[in-house]
Amino acid sequence: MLILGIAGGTGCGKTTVVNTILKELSESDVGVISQDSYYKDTSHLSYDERIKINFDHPRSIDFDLLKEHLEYLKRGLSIEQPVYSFVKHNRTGDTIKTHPRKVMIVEGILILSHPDIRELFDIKIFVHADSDERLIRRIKRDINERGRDIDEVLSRYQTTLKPMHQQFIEPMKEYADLIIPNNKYNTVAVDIVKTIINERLQ
Ligand SMILES: Nc1ncnc2c1ncn2[C@@H]1O[C@H](COP(=O)(O)OP(=O)(O)O)[C@@H](O)[C@H]1O
Ligand SMILES: O=c1ccn([C@@H]2O[C@H](COP(=O)(O)O)[C@@H](O)[C@H]2O)c(=O)[nH]1
Repeated sequence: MLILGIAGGTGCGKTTVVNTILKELSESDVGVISQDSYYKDTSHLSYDERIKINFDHPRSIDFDLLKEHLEYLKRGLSIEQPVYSFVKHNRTGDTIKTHPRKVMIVEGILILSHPDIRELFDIKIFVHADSDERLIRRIKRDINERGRDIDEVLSRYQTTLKPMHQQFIEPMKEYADLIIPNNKYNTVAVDIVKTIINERLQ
């Protein structure tokens, strides 16, 4: 099994890059694990308590479960990937059965920040977009898709997103084998990643 880790700040385009990679590949060959599925279960908290959580700090992620799941997949075993709701800020209680594939892609803002998880990746990729570009994308996406308003997005950006990005995400570039500049759609870089995957699939 080839495991690719794709990190980068919020709005840099990780999901878009992964979806573009997947387009011409067979679902039976390539699978995706999203770090978002591994936000800690916070069912014991009220909604008002949950919105105060710093979702950009590594402690918000259940890295133990993510590590266990990646190790299971490597051993050829299927996992139950939790489903996360950004609207409720919590796991939904549902899971998706994820089978091991020849290639597994793991994507998320903080996946390179955890040494044990980093160790499990054969190829580490960091997607870069400038912070103003990421903020613009985040505002549009969170309002259109995640039920937020402009004040909430901007206040979260100033209080947590920006400082956490500087502390835990940007420094992870150091560990990347490949950095994809993504201020504009980068078809060349995506094709290179596809070529690496296709070589493994032959
Ligand atoms: N290169 C790009 N140029 C312009 N918009 C982009 C680009 N990549 C992604 N987007 C848009 O930005 C938003 C955030 O992208 P997404 O892939 O969800 O980022 P991430 O998963 O890193 O948070 C989405 O609405 C997406 O369509
Ligand atoms: O309940 C939640 C959990 C996370 N977030 C925000 O999501 C982004 C990470 O997702 P990307 O798709 O990589 O942008 C992170 O910056 C958290 O702030 C949230 O809003 N609510």
